[in-house]
Amino acid sequence: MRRVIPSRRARSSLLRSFISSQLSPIPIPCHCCYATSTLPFLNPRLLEVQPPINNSVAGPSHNPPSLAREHKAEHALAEAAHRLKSPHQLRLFFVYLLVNDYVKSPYTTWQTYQDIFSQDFILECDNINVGVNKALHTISRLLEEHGKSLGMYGLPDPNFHSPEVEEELKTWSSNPELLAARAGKAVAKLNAEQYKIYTQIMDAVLHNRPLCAFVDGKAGRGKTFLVTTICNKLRSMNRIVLPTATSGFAAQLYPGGRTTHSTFRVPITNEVKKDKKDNGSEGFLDVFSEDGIKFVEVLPEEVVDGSGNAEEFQMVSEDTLEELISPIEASDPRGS
Ligand SMILES: Nc1ncnc2c1ncn2[C@@H]1O[C@H](COP(=O)(O)OP(=O)(O)OP(=O)(O)O)[C@@H](O)[C@H]1O
Repeated sequence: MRRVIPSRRARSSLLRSFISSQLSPIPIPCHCCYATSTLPFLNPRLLEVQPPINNSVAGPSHNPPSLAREHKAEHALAEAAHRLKSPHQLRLFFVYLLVNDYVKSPYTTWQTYQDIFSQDFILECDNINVGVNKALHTISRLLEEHGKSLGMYGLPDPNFHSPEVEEELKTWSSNPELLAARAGKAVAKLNAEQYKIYTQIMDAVLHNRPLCAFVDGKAGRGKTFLVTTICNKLRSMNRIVLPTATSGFAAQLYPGGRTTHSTFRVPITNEVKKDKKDNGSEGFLDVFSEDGIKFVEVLPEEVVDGSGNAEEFQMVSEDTLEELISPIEASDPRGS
């Protein structure tokens, strides 16, 4: 018999429908009924001891479960992991066991089953840490319906990071020792001027003090060296640094550097103006603006003429800079 091999698109849609059929939760009328709706899936002997829910009890420690009941909870969860159709159902079941004081060591049980409880979120976000934290958040909301909290069961609070933040942390977390060693070596080489700037910036970061610093210097004075040292040091401490530049070429000078507009998703409205430079020759001023933020680049004539993608910067005449910066200063809430 000829076997029909589905097209790539058909295969991925098969996979999608398979995953959604595995994950689709069964309808549950209300939170009071959810526990009983899961029971027919399970071996009834595992859950035959069911004390009434006592919402006035402030946690499991007031009503220590018997050894038999501890084992029942463990066995029931193990069986539920096999039989229940979705992580959503498993989370509901876990909450049911918690509020009925079946689980002797909620934290250990959470650690054992956290990947299974979080599978739908992990698939959705493509990130284990975000997925696990979303599952914890959901469990916390379910516990709240019973007047309980994660803390009452010694469970950790969700530590939410956006997928972008997680991605950034993951990029640099593999070898903090190497980053710290690089930063340490570079710090030992900093000259007095560089070291002063380094300590000011590090001090502000470590004390959570906002700082807007403008580091200037002639070509080759060590600005890139200094910024790279700061990036390495902060990343070795699991801090996030987003080095950006208005051109891709300049962004490449920094580890993990990206363009400003792509990093901050700045919609670009381009107005190209003619500008007289100090030396009297004409350049073209490229202004990207959004919400009072202006990114300024002076492009050489051939770029504007469409003859190339040269990433050259040229000096903006002082008059032009003044004209661009003054509206920004006026709208700066810090008044600086
Ligand atoms: N404190 C330092 N110790 C040793 N080498 C240094 C130090 N500071 C800078 N350098 C080296 O000097 C050279 C120029 O430094 P860097 O590229 O950081 O200057 P820059 O100010 O960023 O230059 P440009 O403005 O042209 O981009 C690089 O090779 C850098 O490694």
